[in-house]
Order: sequence, then C-alpha cells, then structure tokens
Amino acid sequence: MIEAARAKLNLALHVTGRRADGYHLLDSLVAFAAYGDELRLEPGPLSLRIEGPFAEGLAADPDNLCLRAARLVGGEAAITLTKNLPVASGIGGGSADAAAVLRGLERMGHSLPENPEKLGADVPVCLLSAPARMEGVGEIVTPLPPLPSLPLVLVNPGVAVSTPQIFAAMERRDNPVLPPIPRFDYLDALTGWLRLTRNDLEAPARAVCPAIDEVLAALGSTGAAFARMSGSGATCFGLYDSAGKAATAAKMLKQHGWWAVATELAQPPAAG
Ligand SMILES: C[C@@](CO)(OP(=O)(O)O)[C@H](O)COP(=O)(O)OP(=O)(O)OC[C@H]1O[C@@H](n2ccc(N)nc2=O)[C@H](O)[C@@H]1O
Ligand SMILES: Nc1ncnc2c1ncn2[C@@H]1O[C@H](COP(=O)(O)OP(=O)(O)O)[C@@H](O)[C@H]1O
Repeated sequence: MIEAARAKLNLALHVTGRRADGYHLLDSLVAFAAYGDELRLEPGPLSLRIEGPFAEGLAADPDNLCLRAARLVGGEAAITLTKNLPVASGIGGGSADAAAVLRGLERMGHSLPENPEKLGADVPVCLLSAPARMEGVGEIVTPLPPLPSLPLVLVNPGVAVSTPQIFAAMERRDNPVLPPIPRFDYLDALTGWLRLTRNDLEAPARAVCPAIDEVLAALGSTGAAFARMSGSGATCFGLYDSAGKAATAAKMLKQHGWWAVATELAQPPAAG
C-alpha cells in the first residue's frame, strides 16, 4: 500500500510563548503541498529501505522517524521511503513520513497512537495532512476548510537548518496570536491575510543562514504573489497566480543550484 507524505507548509507561524520545558507555544496556519515523500508498506517484519533524490542524507537506522512511528504502535511492515524532500528543511519531511507510516499501519488494522506529538511536534498536523490551525507546541490541531488549489513553488538553498538552533536564536517569544482566520476562496484573500501575519522564525533563520535572504529575493523576482520561509527553514515557498508562472519560476530558481519544485496546494481526496 502507498501513502503520500506531503510537504508541510507553515503559511504563517507565530511563536506566542514558551513552556517550562523549553518547548515553544505556536500559532500556525498549516497547509500541505501536493508534492512530498512516498511511503510503501508491505506485509513483513519491520524494516526500512530509503530511495529517491534525498536518500543519501538519511540513514535507515532505528532512529529514523518511520521506524520510531511503527514501533510506537507495535506495527510490522516492510517500509520503503522515497525521499523526495530535502532533510531538516522546515517542511516537516520526517514528521510527514512518520504520519504516513501511522496512517498506513492504521489501514493494516493498528490504532493511531494517543500522543503522536511524542514523535515530533509536527506529527499531529501531518496525520491530518490538510489545512489546519496548529497551536500548543503542535498537539492542538483544528481542521480548516479547504484552500484553493493555488500554484506554489518550494525552494531550498541546500543548507540544512537545525530547528532547536533557530528557536534558541529568537529575540522575542511573546508574540501575538494569529488574527482570526477567515475562509480563503481565492489567492488575493489568502495573500491579503498572510500580509497581516509573520513567520517568527524567519529573522533568526536568516541570521543563521543568509542564503534564505537570496532565496526570498529570488522568489520575489519571479513574480510570486507572496513569498515566505516555512517552519524553521531553510525552505521557502512562493504562491503564484498561474501554474505557468510557477513552472517558469522553478526553472529559474534551479539555475542558482537550488532545489526547486513547482506544485500546488494539496486538495482533499474526492469524496466516495
Ligand atoms: C518549527 C516547526 C513548525 O511547524 O517546523 P519545522 O521547522 O520542524 O518543519 C515545528 O514546530 C517543529 O516540529 P518538529 O521538527 O517535529 O520538532 P521536534 O522534533 O518536536 O522538536 C525539535 C526541537 O525544536 C524545538 N521546538 C519544537 C517545537 C516546539 N513547539 N517548540 C520547540 O522549541 C525544541 O528545541 C525541540 O527539541
Ligand atoms: N524519515 C525521515 N525524514 C527526514 N528526517 C528524518 C527522518 N527520520 C529522522 N529524521 C531526522 O529528523 C530531523 C528533522 O528532519 P525533517 O523532518 O526533515 O525536518 P523539518 O521538520 O525541519 O523539515 C533531521 O535531522 C533528520 O535526521
């Protein structure tokens, strides 16, 4: 059986506080790209094989989130991960993989875990893999209405960014929550709202990884209607008013030697 592990996008990410254990309180509008990793689960003892363009950046060792996810629910399966997403890049690849394994094992008769956030703060929202508001440290996930299927480019400058390092480099941890989230029926409605919001991890990530400045400037020059960094970086996204513009933009961005893909915001599966 095949499960898609779609790339997670923090369209907006406000850091609103910090818990006593050091984890940060978040308020984030999360959406998913139609592009991502792919998980194949076949009957058999628990094992993991990794292939695909970013396979070499990742070991199939017991710490891999795919295996940790399976062990958490006592699941047995021969797992093949096709790693299409850059590792440690702010689009939740590892969390999306773990969530896809959990969904696959659920289809094989296992229950979902009670605390999926134990695997990673992004795993609960990646289990849903649909637009949501994410709060708490990631464990509070409120589904939102579908977003329009907007053309989108993901671009990463090839520098892995450490999530704890970016949280530690923040200057303010008591930022306001998100403004009320309306229903977004078209691009201008979404970009208008996004301009009222921020990614509070963008400034510290830009300080640690100056290539993010170049990526955001380049996205602007390709005619993106809106561009921002996702998560703790370094992947940035651009939203476009046509699929043709997004495809041309991805081609131009690749000329910098960066990873870039043209895709769109993922749509829910057709009913029935
Ligand atoms: C920042 C976000 C936003 O969606 O995305 P990414 O940049 O990872 O994609 C996530 O909260 C990351 O989620 P995830 O990558 O699963 O994080 P975890 O493995 O749980 O935590 C890695 C480290 O990040 C810090 N961390 C994470 C989540 C959180 N709410 N507060 C934190 O301070 C902690 O230092 C923790 O040790
Ligand atoms: N299946 C996996 N895919 C990606 N990263 C994984 C996986 N399993 C474990 N990891 C580890 O998790 C860390 C975060 O990876 P990732 O989820 O890609 O980051 P981000 O959430 O910032 O996009 C990396 O340091 C990586 O070594």
